Amino acid sequence: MPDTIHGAGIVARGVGKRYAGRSVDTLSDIDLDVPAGAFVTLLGPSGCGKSTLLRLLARLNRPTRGRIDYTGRAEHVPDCALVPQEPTLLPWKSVFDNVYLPLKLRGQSKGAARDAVFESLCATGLQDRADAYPRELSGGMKMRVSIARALVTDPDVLLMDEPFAALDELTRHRLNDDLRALYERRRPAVVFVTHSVEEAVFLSTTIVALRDGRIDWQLPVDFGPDRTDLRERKDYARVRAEVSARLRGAWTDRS
Ligand SMILES: Nc1ncnc2c1ncn2[C@@H]1O[C@H](COP(=O)(O)OP(=O)(O)OP(=O)(O)O)[C@@H](O)[C@H]1O
Repeated sequence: MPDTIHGAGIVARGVGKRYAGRSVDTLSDIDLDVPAGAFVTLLGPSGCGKSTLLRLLARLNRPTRGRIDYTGRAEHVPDCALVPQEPTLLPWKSVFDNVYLPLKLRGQSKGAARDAVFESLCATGLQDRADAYPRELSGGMKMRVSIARALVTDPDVLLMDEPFAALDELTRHRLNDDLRALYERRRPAVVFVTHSVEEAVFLSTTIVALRDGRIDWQLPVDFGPDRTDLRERKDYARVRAEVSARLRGAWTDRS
């Protein structure tokens, strides 16, 4: 069981987006539910609008039509954190100081933030690298710092834009395992963008496929919380094959 179950999710209704100067909508008629504690992955071809939707969900950009609401306990303002595709660390600051940054921006002193920063570093396997600088870290380690920085505020909603795209397969598997464990422990609502069917099936509770700016199909992924041996399982291979066929438009219920 997770230590914390966050009470917030996201509901998008009738969301559309047209960028200034463009003659077509990048997103149309998006109705999306991200319930509290869900892990939703957005899949789809390049240019179908995944990052645009993620930025709208992160409230970094406004929809042209429709609305996006954060759901949750009335007394609590839900908090979200975005992990971008590039780790975007400050090169002149140590790992500790990079992870401390969101708390610094909220006015917390370093002393008061110390426990939260160390907890986040431990959760991402960085407890021994607190004093290192970004230039001393591998790509996988830098991404861990970026995730630790997003987790340090213990967000209700974690939004991740292809965070592992630039990593080799072994590192990606390791980070997928760690992300699953972190998710089970903290249970934020997660929206994760990827091009990898394998990653989507391994991580998610729901896969949402976009095509030409619309939701094409959604698929619940019912593997439960313990996915340690999932990669060796036949049902994992079966769901991966189904998702690939659906993306190719080659799936029927009798496939
Ligand atoms: N700031 C912007 N201004 C104008 N057009 C934009 C802007 N951002 C994205 N677009 C356009 O919107 C469309 C969708 O882009 P988006 O990055 O959301 O797709 P994506 O599915 O995330 O693609 P990829 O998988 O390649 O990252 C593209 O045609 C892109 O050129």
